[in-house]
Amino acid sequence: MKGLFLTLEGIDGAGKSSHIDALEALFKAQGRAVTRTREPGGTPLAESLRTMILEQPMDPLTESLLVFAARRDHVVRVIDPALARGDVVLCDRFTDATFAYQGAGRGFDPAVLSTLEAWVQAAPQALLQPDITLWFDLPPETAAERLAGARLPDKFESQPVEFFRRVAAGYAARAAAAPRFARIDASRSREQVWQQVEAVLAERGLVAADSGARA
Ligand SMILES: Nc1ncnc2c1ncn2[C@@H]1O[C@H](COP(=O)(O)OP(=O)(O)O)[C@@H](O)[C@H]1O
Ligand SMILES: Cc1cn([C@H]2C[C@H](O)[C@@H](COP(=O)(O)OP(=O)(O)O)O2)c(=O)[nH]c1=O
Repeated sequence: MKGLFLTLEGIDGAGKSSHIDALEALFKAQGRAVTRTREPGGTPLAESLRTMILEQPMDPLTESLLVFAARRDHVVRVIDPALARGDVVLCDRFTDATFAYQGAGRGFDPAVLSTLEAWVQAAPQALLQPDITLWFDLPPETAAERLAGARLPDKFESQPVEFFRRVAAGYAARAAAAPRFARIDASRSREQVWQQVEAVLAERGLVAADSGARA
């Protein structure tokens, strides 16, 4: 069976992580093997880099290089082998986050990011890209309200709302350019958000329409 590469994207607090368990259950109920992972991270080396990226201040080029170094290790050791086995790879963030956070958020040159993307995601036929990207779209003010008190903010989560406006605009621009993006209105209730996720997967023929899993 052909592997399926699914990524979840959105600003911090958009509600991505709240639906990963249900996504895993949904695909498993269809008889699929699931590899669940995240970025930055997903391998011991990449998780070490994640700690540095999320805890230490650094200039945007350093940050971009570390994010892509982590991604390279992750692609080679986890994502490529899982897709070759035919797994569904559920990945909490991937390169769209780099264009949104380092590019749009921090103002780093997207042309350099595209070059790094080409090196890191080089594949025999074409660039490795997600088959579908669930984009949890939520106004930054609402995300900030949801996050207030929910968890200790990391380096990015403690950025002002203007930063997340730029990140959100970065995601919107990426989504407009790539049909693999499926926009989810993340301002709705958890149940309504999950219904949109299920509907989009069914519309794209990635799960049976009557799969029945619930968040
Ligand atoms: N649809 C929703 N409505 C209200 N609150 C939500 C909703 N989805 C998630 N939350 C809450 O918002 C916060 C951020 O959700 P989370 O899934 O951790 O976001 P992300 O992984 O995108 O950063 C959590 O406290 C979570 O319980
Ligand atoms: C993948 C990636 C994440 N990030 C940022 C976005 C998030 O603020 C942070 C970690 O993402 P995330 O795992 O969503 O955080 P949490 O576990 O706290 O929900 O890393 C980048 O800046 N660039 C990237 O390429």
